[in-house]
Amino acid sequence: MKGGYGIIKHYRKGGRYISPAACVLAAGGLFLFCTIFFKLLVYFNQPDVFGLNPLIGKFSDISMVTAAVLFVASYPQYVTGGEGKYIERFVRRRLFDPRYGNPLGFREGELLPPVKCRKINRTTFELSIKAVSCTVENLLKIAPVISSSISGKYKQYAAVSSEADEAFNSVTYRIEDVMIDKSLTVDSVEGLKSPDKTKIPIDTETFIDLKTSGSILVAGKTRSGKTTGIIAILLAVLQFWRDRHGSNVIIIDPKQAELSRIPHAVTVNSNGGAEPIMEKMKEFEATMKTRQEVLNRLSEETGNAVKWWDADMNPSFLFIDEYVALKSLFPKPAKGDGGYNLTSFEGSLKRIITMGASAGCFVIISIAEASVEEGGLPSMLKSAMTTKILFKPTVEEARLIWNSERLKALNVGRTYGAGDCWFSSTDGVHDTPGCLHFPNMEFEVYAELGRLMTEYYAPDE
Ligand SMILES: Nc1ncnc2c1ncn2[C@@H]1O[C@H](COP(=O)(O)OP(=O)(O)OP(=O)(O)O)[C@@H](O)[C@H]1O
Repeated sequence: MKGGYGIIKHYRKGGRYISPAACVLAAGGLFLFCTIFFKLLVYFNQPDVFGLNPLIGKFSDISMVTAAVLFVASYPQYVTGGEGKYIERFVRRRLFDPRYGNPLGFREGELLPPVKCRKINRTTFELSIKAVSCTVENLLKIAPVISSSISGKYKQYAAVSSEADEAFNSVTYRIEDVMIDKSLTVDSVEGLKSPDKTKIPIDTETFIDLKTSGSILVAGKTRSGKTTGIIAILLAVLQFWRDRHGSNVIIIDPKQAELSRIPHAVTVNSNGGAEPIMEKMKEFEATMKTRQEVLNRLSEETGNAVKWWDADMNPSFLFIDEYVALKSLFPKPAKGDGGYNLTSFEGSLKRIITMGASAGCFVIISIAEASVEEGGLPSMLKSAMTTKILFKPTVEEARLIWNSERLKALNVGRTYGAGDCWFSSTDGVHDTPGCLHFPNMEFEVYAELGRLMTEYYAPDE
């Protein structure tokens, strides 16, 4: 309807956007009104002076049935369509109704893009908009507009990330309750225990999914909460206990700091050389190969690809603290060095990171500076690490870790405390970075880590 109220699929400058559901509901109301009108006519024309009562009676019945059909049709949109539909309506009105400024710059008569919103969990929705009559670039820019469009009972929700699909056909926004405190506070190590050995809890809504992700890169300035955050991960992993296939939890602390005092932690030798570390990495790699062989054999026997979590295996972790400092300890390759050199170290690490996840073997690398260039993390390793965490983030550091397109929706103005981070993982839910807080652990963290490490490696009785 040009210039009127009925714009549904096409943009009209002089019109107003009314959702299809509202149109159906309004039509239902109109038919209901007609039904009442016809019924009253019959009522007041009891003697049927004009002989029209049977005809009006028919109209009244048809109108009543139509009203009922329209009400039923609008019901799923308003009621069963649920919260996703509620958010869709706000977003459509903001983007499609000319009175709200036309942020996507539609021209007269242009087809309006489909908008779909689905609930992911208690505090998160995923909203996607097709790049119809607008570009992906423009859609990526309007995350703040989408945040401001959501009001009513979801006014505390905002678009925290936006990402274009591979084919550049649509943009998906992650809509989250940004006011709710999702952080996990635990007063004992058992609070970090996960019922599923493939899921490591981070907050009340988020976990690292080891089925879909691989090794973990942790970056952040000093005192940002890196070590505490990684310990929270290790405390969860240690409580899955050691499997019969040589799973490990190896802590490498090249700086001989607090972590090196944890039982079974590995550090440099008395000459400051990293030989013990190299040895431990080789051991970890050998176990990884043996585990993969077991899985291959099981797969051949069953005729199906057997995954580590189905093969009685628990996750195995190698944690390298202060990666850049460790790298600097290795000498360049030289004749007769027996493989103790930077090239072998990097080669071994690369193999574990790229091939380990399928055997349930994961690496956590911690770096104090996000630099991935000279002296930092080789970019190949950076792209192979599928879970990325930046504590107390700044945009400058984040750009070294993520594609800057992925950072557009993040609230860069916020101040972050220790334990706050930007987090991404290839789990289909956190593919674009979002903000979260690592567990608040109200117990002696290092003491508990030491106790669990001792128990983990205690010989079976
Ligand atoms: N998840 C958290 N919640 C609340 N406070 C935290 C959290 N993580 C760390 N902190 C606080 O921040 C301090 C620094 O944490 P942590 O030692 O883990 O940082 P770091 O980045 O590893 O620093 P460094 O590089 O100096 O070792 C801790 O002593 C603790 O008080």
